[in-house]
Amino acid sequence: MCYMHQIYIIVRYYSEKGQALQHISHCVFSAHPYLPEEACGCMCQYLCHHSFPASSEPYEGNCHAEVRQAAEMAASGEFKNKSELRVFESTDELATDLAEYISQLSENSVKESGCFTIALSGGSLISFMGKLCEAPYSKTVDWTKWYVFWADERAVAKNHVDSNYKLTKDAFLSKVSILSSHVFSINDHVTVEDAAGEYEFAIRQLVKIRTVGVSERNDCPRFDLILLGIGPDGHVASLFPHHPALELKEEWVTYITDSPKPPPERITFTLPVINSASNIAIVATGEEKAMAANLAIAGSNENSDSSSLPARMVQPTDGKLVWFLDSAAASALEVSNGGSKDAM
Ligand SMILES: O=C1O[C@H](COP(=O)(O)O)[C@@H](O)[C@H](O)[C@H]1O
Repeated sequence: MCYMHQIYIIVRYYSEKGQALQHISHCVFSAHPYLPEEACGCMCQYLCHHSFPASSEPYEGNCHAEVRQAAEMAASGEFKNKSELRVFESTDELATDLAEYISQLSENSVKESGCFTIALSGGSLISFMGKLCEAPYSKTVDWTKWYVFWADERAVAKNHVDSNYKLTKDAFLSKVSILSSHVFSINDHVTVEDAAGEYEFAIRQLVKIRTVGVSERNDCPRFDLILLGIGPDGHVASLFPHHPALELKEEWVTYITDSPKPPPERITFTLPVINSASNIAIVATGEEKAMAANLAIAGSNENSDSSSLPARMVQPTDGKLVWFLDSAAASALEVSNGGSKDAM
């Protein structure tokens, strides 16, 4: 059976949340040409019987052994973290699903709290947000309720080609009607240290007045969504392998002056802030991200040194993590028993 590791993760998520099982087949199996149709059907039936016995027909089919095992692992709570993996044949399909995912979260947050707080990263991820600027989202999303932040920024002028703000403005912000007073970019006129301090102060004010929610577990801001990319070295935001910034517990926003990827000076959310978000999405495309994505996803339960791969340290305390991969970035995924997908 191919892609069992992915199935495990997705089954866990949906069975924990008790969401509609046909959604599994829609979201997951349609994106997995490798998985036989019958397996999808039998897994759904099996889960219906075991996870929702009161509301479903008894299971009667010939459940595929691996599918049954996956469902049992999910039902037994063997997987503790709430995460989901979505794999797409093309970046276009990924972008379509990402737009739908973001618009749904926006709608839910606006209903619940009257606003939607989103922290963006830079890099290739931004190009996949383009579908949000098109119909139907351009009209259906309540842009006036959006509050936009950056999970990381490079310490360069806002009109510099390396600026995450510029990237986002050109590709996204200039095409939708988000209020400029709701866009919290990082000060590019002060030192990187001061800019990080100012940014944390601004977020603290917004938490005080509850524009940004607060985590019930710690006093960290609870963004509705933090969107992250991942580097081939496994970095997320501007948190790089083995960097002391990975250890910070009290700070919300910090700065670095020695980024291995240029430019060297950067500002970044710390892990406590990232992990306190209600929703985190990590988007990875292209073969150069495949090893890092595999180590972060398949190795999330291993005891190896996590600081060697910051993406593995993204573990929401109370929220949900969704990985969006294209097939190239998913090409190195291993099954949970240690074999490769091709060997199954
Ligand atoms: O430097 C950065 O890199 C990562 C990954 O970028 P990508 O172009 O390889 O997708 C990005 O997520 C981060 O925000 C950015 O500052």
